[in-house]
Amino acid sequence: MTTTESNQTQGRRSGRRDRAAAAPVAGSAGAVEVTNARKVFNGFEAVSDISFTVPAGSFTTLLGASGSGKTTMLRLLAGLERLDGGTIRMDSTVVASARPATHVAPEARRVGFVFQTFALWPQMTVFDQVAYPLKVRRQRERLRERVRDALALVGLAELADRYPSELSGGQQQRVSIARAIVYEPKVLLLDEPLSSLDAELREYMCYELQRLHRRLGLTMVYVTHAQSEALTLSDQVIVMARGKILETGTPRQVYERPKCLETAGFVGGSSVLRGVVAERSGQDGVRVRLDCGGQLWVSPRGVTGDAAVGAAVALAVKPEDLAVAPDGADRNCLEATVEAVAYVGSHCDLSLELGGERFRARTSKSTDANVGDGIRVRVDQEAIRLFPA
Ligand SMILES: Nc1ncnc2c1ncn2[C@@H]1O[C@H](COP(=O)(O)OP(=O)(O)OP(=O)(O)O)[C@@H](O)[C@H]1O
Repeated sequence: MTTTESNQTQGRRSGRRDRAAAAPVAGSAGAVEVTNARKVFNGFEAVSDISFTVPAGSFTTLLGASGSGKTTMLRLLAGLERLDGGTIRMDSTVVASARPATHVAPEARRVGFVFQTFALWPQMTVFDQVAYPLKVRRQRERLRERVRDALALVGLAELADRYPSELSGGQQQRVSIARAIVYEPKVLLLDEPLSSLDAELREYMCYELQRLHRRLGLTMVYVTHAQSEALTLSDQVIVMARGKILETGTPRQVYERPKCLETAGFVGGSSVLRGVVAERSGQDGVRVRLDCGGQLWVSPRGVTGDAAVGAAVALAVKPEDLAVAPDGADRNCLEATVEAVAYVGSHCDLSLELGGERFRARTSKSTDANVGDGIRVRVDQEAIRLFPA
């Protein structure tokens, strides 16, 4: 049974009566397999020999800084760009390949694409926008019903006669999602779909997308540079930089147990403290003498690489893994100077300095630290990640 069928069955079992559950828009979910994909623009490698798989029905996010190649990879999946190397398979069928040259046209790939800018036509009603892909594909039977179902799924059934200028940003984005799912794609591709919405609406739409994914059971590939969206939404996060994949894992893996320093910095917002391994103990882990002064113990499960005594290493420390040290605490404590304090309501963000190194700490909102104060912070030994320098 496919995920969608399973969702339908669950919908019937739970007695859901809404129309969308009775007649889901999406078809079955498709698995995607990318092997050694490469894309070159004027001699510049935007996507550089990358391979990954997206399990059918999963929510996978390509996460990376601007220019890391996320959009190019998504456009390759959609068929909007041609591969210069490698192969893309959807449900085991080759849809793109550099050699032998194969390029299945976008409209023949059963993929839906949601753009960052919504890309709605100002002179068309909501109904006509959503009907358009069906008309292009000459799928005219049950057209009204299918459009209504797609609009119901995104909560816009009542607004079918409106024009884009009569909709809020969030509603416009939902029209573009309805337009992308109406022709029953197997894979839905979303390119930074929330980035032009304000912060509050973005958070709300994040939950809407989660709900939609659960309901449709569709394979979704999502591009963003916002780690919070990637962590909230995904089954699988693919972290990209410079056209390559740094690592792939669940949100918890890439956030709590990153495999490299770059992921730790990008996904976890970690600060980096450099030093030298001073001692190794089977139970206690590794003691690192920091270049900036002080020392920290790292638990064995936080250690990547050999970490032999004398080796130069880099420690990644997430802001929330530092706390103001309780009285009497000694182990894993650092004496630092407060350089900046940002009160953000739920907590305080401190910027700290020690021996020329800067690092960040997220502390309780009741912290009364002031700029220039000396402060003792304790670093959670279990949370520190150690990498070869
Ligand atoms: N059509 C093009 N012609 C030339 N260079 C391009 C083209 N499209 C993308 N690039 C370059 O390829 C690199 C990757 O771009 P891409 O848009 O895939 O990155 P991204 O990670 O999606 O970035 P952003 O988050 O800013 O959208 C960038 O250096 C970009 O300038």
